[in-house]
Amino acid sequence: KLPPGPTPFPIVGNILQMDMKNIVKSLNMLAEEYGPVFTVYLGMKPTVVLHGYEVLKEALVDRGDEFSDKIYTPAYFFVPTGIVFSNGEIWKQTRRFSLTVLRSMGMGKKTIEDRIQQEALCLVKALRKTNGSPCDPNFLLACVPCNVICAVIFQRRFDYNDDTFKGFMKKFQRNIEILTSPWIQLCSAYPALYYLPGIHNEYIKICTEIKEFILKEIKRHQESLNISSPEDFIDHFLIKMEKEKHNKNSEFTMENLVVTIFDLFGAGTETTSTTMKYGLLFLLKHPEVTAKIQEEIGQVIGRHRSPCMQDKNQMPYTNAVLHEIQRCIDLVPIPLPHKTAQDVEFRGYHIPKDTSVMTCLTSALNDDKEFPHPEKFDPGHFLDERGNFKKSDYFMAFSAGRRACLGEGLARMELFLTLTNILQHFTLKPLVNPEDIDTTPVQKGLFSLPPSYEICFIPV
Ligand code: HEM
Repeated sequence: KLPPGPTPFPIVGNILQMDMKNIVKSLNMLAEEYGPVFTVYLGMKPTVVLHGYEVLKEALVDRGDEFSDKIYTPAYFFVPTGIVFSNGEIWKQTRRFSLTVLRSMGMGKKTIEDRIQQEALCLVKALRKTNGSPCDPNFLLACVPCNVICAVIFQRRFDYNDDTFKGFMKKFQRNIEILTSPWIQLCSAYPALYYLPGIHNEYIKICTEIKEFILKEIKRHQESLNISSPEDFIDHFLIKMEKEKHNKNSEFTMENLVVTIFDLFGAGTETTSTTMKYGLLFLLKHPEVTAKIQEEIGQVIGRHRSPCMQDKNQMPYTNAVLHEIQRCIDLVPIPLPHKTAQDVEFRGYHIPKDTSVMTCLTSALNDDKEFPHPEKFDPGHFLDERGNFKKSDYFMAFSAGRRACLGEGLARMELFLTLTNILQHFTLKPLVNPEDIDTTPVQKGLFSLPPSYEICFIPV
């Protein structure tokens, strides 16, 4: 009674019928044939695919209890603690705790805003040093979200030339590349692939080094912990551990702390920096859009003070562009798979407990009922006829429901403040004609990656 889908072949299932470099395209085609709920076999295991805003909302929001568990594959280096891959009580408590700490530290509020402001100004300073000559913005843009998470977790920022910082960032970038590669997906279908010598050894080495770095920071915090005035995420967690030290079943363990930190870096750095990097590429291609943002910056902020979050309410066009960038780049077309927490009856089908579920967020972001001409970059998708910002429930770039992005508030602040700071200080100059810029992603699987490009930041 599983939902319908293409007939699987023995052992490989439907893998040969799918383009593993562009799973999204394959799933869109299957949705046309089988409707919004269908089954594909990755290897011998069935995966139920949810395609389209209505089914996504029904499953993730209205029936969140049934669809919000996450698949954990033994291919992951860490045991299923932390936030991203955990389920049940440990997920609930760690997620709630992390959100409370982030909010208490100012996610969506002034304190973190100051941190991001400071970081955006460091970026502007670093961009000035390029003297308007062509540069690949990848590294500098990645520094901002990485330092913001460092501030939240360690209460420190690193200089962009610091070798430890550069090494740490490189490791995380590679770790995300591996975690979103077809290899790790295939490991869940064929566990033996986990031991493919080259990639397996590299993955274990990277994770071990990141873990050592995190453990060193935790030790530093333990030595100087002041219980009455926690300064950062680690302090808050260590205090919680101390309070619960007599509780044998406490979820607040050293292991959980390491994995939670790993998760916050993993989920909170590449996502935001790739959005910025991809966003700038769209702005290079659409200079008329960039000019309108700069006009709005001129009217609302001017040149003599830094942008702040309060400005956003008076900048509907900039807000709409940020949403349109996120909609078009479709950064996480399909999040790491969910699974059913119990046997589920859904739209006339029976989906057994623990069945893998793919949530195609891309299908909501590209719905042509909500966004006419979804393939076009058009900030008008988020503006009403009077030029006011228009919210859309179809905007699922951060997913929806219980498992929705924990860092949405932080990411929105980073995107707004970084973009407005850049455009307040620089004109963006492409190296080729704007109409020749190709914005097609070089990878579109669990993560969409932009093509690499060079840009000139010309001081205004
Ligand atoms: C533009 C930036 C970002 C985008 C597009 C994004 C998107 C997402 C998406 C699509 C999910 C998966 C939801 C699901 O499985 O249904 C997610 C989960 C998550 N995100 Fe983000 N994210 C961004 C930035 C951040 C930041 C800055 C943080 C750090 C604080 C963060 C922390 C997390 C965590 C911890 C989860 C797992 C939540 C859970 O499983 O309960 N994200 N994000």
